[in-house]
This record gives sequence, structure tokens and C-alpha cells, in this order.
Amino acid sequence: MAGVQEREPPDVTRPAGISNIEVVTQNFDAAADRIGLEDDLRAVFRGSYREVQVQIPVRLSDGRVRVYHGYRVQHNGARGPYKGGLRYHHEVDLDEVRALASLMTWKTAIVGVPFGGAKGGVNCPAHELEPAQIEAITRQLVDKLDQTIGPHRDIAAPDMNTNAQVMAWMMDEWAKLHGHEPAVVTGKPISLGGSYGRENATGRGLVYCFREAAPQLRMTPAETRIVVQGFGNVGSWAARIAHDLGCRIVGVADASGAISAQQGLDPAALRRHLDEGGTLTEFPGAERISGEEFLALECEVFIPAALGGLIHRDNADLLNCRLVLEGANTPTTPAADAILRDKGIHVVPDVLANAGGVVVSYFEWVQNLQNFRWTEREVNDRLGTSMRRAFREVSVRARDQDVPLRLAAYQLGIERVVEAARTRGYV
Ligand SMILES: NC(=O)c1ccc[n+]([C@@H]2O[C@H](COP(=O)([O-])OP(=O)(O)OC[C@H]3O[C@@H](n4cnc5c(N)ncnc54)[C@H](O)[C@@H]3O)[C@@H](O)[C@H]2O)c1
Repeated sequence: MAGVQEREPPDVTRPAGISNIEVVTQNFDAAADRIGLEDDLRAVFRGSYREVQVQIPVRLSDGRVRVYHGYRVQHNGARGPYKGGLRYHHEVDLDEVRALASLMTWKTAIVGVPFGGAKGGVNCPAHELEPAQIEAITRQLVDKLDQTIGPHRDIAAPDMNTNAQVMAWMMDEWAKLHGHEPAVVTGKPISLGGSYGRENATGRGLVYCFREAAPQLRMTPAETRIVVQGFGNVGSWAARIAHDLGCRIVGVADASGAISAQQGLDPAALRRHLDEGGTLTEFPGAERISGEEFLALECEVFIPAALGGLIHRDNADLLNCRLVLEGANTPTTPAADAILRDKGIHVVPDVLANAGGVVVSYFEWVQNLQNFRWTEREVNDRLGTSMRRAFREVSVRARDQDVPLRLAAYQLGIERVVEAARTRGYV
């Protein structure tokens, strides 16, 4: 299939002029071509099984009512209950949620957890809203998705601008309608049945992937400089865990700007600085740099952990690293992927690299269903086992077929989902 062309992005540090759904569809088609997936089956997996859109009116502090849209897309449930995060962001729309739901289908299959793929979102400007308004939006969303979600139907988790508190409100609202059932969401606070290790699982999973990839690329933690784009849950935990391993964090960007520190910065101190109300660019001991300088920072590992589409046709050539570990979903467009490949930069794709979150979400769900809590050590060890196995299976496929890890990962994921759907008689 001819690739979808990227439109002109506004500047090199803004997302690409190609949507998440176009990126996911191109990646899916490339893998479907390689495994020779028939056109009729392709049509099933290119679309979603169920898409729900609800209206969420909220009264703001100025007394006006503002109407937001809430979405839940269930892409495919052949391998188990639907599973996927919930994103609050003013740019959320149905196409973005569709793309992220489809990614979840392949991701759960690649790491071997028995879930299907789903995603949800509300197009609200989360940073401008009071906690009480976020709570009201969350409770309305659960009421309106009452028949769509459930512990054996569709289980939500945090994503951009949602957190353990939002999951606690979801669980509480669900309990009013159906009785106490913590397994309806994952990523909950520990006090409400959350799992040890869930909060940092995605970042930890990224570091497990780094540990697998490093020997193949002759890298050692002590000689590894890391640049992190996005310093929220995923980026800040990946930075802290990699720093503990001995890596040097030499650049960080968030929505407010970018900094560099060739001698390395302490990501735990940076997290505290931000939590106490400081801004990234005022962090002591680091130099404020432009978005373009940030992308061009010399390092071994670049970790995109913010929005989709931030590495695209017009800025991929700036990257000055040996390995991209995709913490964010769809951070690299297909055109950028090709540019990175030509530059000899390896990419551990989102569907593998950031799967640690859904793996530990699965562990949390299992613990909730068993009413039994594992220790943090058990959770982290089991996460390591899952990530190592997935990384090795994808690497073997990539090596045997001489294809990039992304293509190999999608092929494995699609094959597993198609097999489950066929065996169940769904297709
Ligand atoms: N939270 C999880 O468990 C999880 C799991 C898998 C994938 N992801 C993906 O990881 C990404 C980040 O998720 P999160 O939960 O860490 O979100 P978050 O809201 O905690 O953090 C997002 C970070 O990105 C920064 N950011 C936003 N726009 C930016 C820009 N243009 N340039 C640089 N930084 C920018 C924000 O300032 C913030 O630091 C998303 O793509 C999400 O889908 C998250």
C-alpha cells in the first residue's frame, strides 16, 4: 500500500502533520502485507469492534456550562476483556482514541497478557480544570459508560493527565452502581487495591528493554547518556530507574521547555522540584535550550515519553542517538522511522517498549480478582520476566526476517490476535 503522506507540520518541535490513526494503520498494513493477511480479515482488524461517544456537560467556575466529549473505543476482544488507558487532553478525538485502542490490541498480544485492546478519553483541557471538575467529568463518564465497562468486560487505567486518583473516582462510581469491585480499573492507589510497582511499571519496562538491547549495541549503563522528552509518569520513572542503573540523564523536555546538563542531572531531584511547583527550565545546574537543540542533543538513548507524532519527517534527522526507546504511543511517524533507519538508529517500538504498564495492570487485575497482594519485588521480577520474553521473541523474529523490531512486533501481535479470533470462530 502506498504510504499516507505527512502534511507540513508547523515547526520541528510540534507533532507531525499525520494523525495517530494514519501512523497505526500504516504500521498495521506493513505487517499485514508481510504475513499475507487476507483483505477480508484486514478489514476486521483495521476498524474497531465498538465505539461509544458520550456528552459530558460540566459547570465551570465562571458559572457557564461547557460540553466535553467522552470516548471509549473497544478495538478487539478476541484474547480477553478490553483493556486500555483513559486520556484527558483537549486534543483527544475519536480518531486518536481509535488508534490508541488498536495499539493496545497488538501490545497485549505481543507481551502475552490475556486482554483485548481499548482506549478512552475526554477532550477536556485537564490542566485548566479544578480537581472537583475532573472528578465530576470522571463520575459522569463512568455513569454513561456503565454498560460498556466492567471487570470482565473493559478495564481502564491511567494515561496522559489521568492518575491513581482518577482511577479511585472511577472505582467508587462503579461501586455505587454495581457494588465493590476494584478489578474494574487498574492503576489505583495502593490503599484501594492498587498494585505495588504499577506507578513506575511503564518506565521500568522501558529500562528492561534498554537492558536487553544494550549488549546487542555494545552499550553499558555507565557509558549511556539518555535524553527524555516528556517528564510525566513514563518519562520521569524511566529516567529515575535508568539513573539508578548508572546511566546519565543529559537532557529533559516537557510541555514548558527543555534543559540539558552534560555532566548529568538527578531525575529524582528534578521530579521533586516540579512537584514543589518549580518549572523545568529553572532547575538548578541545567542549561535552558531550544526545542531544536534538545532534539539534536548527543546521547546514546532518546526516550520520547510525551505525545504521539513528535518525531517526524522534518525533525528525525536532528536526532543524535543510537537507540530510540518509545515510551510514548506512536511518537515516531513512518517517514521518521525510515530516516532513523537510514541513520543507523535502532528503535524499540511503543507496542513493546511501553508495554510494562499493561503488564503490571494485568498483575493488579489478577491480584484484585484473587483478593491477594503481591510484594513489590514479586511484581517487578514478574514484569522483568514478561518484558525480557517479549523482547527476545520480537528480536528473534526481527533477526530471522531481517526486519526492524516494529515490523516484527506488529507481525507477532497480529498473528496472535488472528489466531485467537479464528479459534473462537469470530472470523
Ligand atoms: N502512563 C502509562 O502507564 C503509559 C503506558 C503506556 C504508554 N503511555 C504513553 O506515554 C506517554 C506519556 O504518558 P504519561 O502517562 O507519562 O503522561 P503524563 O501526563 O504523566 O506526562 C506527559 C509529559 O509530556 C510532556 N509534554 C506534553 N507535550 C509535550 C511536548 N510537546 N514536548 C515535550 N513534552 C511534552 C508533559 O509536560 C508531561 O511532562 C503517552 O503517549 C502515553 O500514551 C503511558
